Amino acid sequence: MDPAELSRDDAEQALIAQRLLALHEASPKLLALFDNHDVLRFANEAFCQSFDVQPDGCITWLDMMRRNLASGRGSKVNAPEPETWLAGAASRRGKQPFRAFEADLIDGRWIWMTETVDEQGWMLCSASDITALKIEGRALRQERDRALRAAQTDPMTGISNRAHVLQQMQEQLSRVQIGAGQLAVALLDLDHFKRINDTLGHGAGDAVICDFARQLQASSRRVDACGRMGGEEFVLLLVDVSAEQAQAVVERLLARTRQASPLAEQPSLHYTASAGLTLARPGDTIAELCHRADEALYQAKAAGRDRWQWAD
Ligand SMILES: Nc1nc2c(ncn2[C@@H]2O[C@H](COP(=O)(O)OP(=O)(O)OP(=O)(O)O)[C@@H](O)[C@H]2O)c(=O)[nH]1
Repeated sequence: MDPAELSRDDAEQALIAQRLLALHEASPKLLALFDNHDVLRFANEAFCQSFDVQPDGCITWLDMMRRNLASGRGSKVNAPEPETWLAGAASRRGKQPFRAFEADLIDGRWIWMTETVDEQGWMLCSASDITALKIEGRALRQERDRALRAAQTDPMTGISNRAHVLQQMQEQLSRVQIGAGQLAVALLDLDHFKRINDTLGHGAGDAVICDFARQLQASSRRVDACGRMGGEEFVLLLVDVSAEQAQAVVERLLARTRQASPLAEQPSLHYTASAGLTLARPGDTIAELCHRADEALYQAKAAGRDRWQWAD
């Protein structure tokens, strides 16, 4: 291609980008772009107004939602426990290339939100005001969305349940099979948890489980996934990481857990967790992957707990 043509092409691209940006900025639609770390990188005026936010290059979606909760702006949270609601919303967010749903805002508006995620994990959010559109059927649609969410969510902690996290494991495993990605799996189990139940009661045990779910959620990026497998066993899926990176994430998680003080009325109570780690191999099934992680977890427990262990 001759250089003159190339620069014409570049100028055309720049013009389109500029126009697109200006039109997005002026649009009454709520438009926002989040990067692969879920940091808000662009938001138009309509989005900034609705969610009381500015893309300052460091605010994440979770920060934005927490700020909204505190100031009574943004999305309506129809749950008694906002942190559990947030954990649930975070565990469903950005897990598919595209999704769309109806949502209500605190100011009374209804929006139709679409989320489009690219291969690198960047997400375009685009929402239209549908307050004036057909109201009939809205309750039914909400009911259907609630049922869908409930089918994917662990009710106590708000994070993904076993079925949802296994579904995500299968999706990531399919990427590994075709050489399109890497996957590290950490199976985690709270240590001597029975003692907490036995000495402080089931309610305290539940609070510890919820605390660990928060620590786990805080350790996973939007492209990752985490969930409660059952009881006091959890799983963390780390996408496109090296063994060293996966190990570092789990190490930090175990360190944070060690320092946590989950019971306000019992600040001296601390707890620990153990982890079994493995990397997915092409040809792995979910059962094989979980079995390896489980064996490694068993070794971590046998070696004294409060530690991680790689599968052989
Ligand atoms: N409070 C509470 N306890 C639970 C829940 N699910 C399972 N448990 C309890 O978790 C305990 C798990 O005990 P064990 O499997 O013996 O394990 P552990 O005491 O953590 O010991 P190690 O795993 O060997 O470190 C059992 O007493 C279960 O009843 C729950 O949702 N809430």
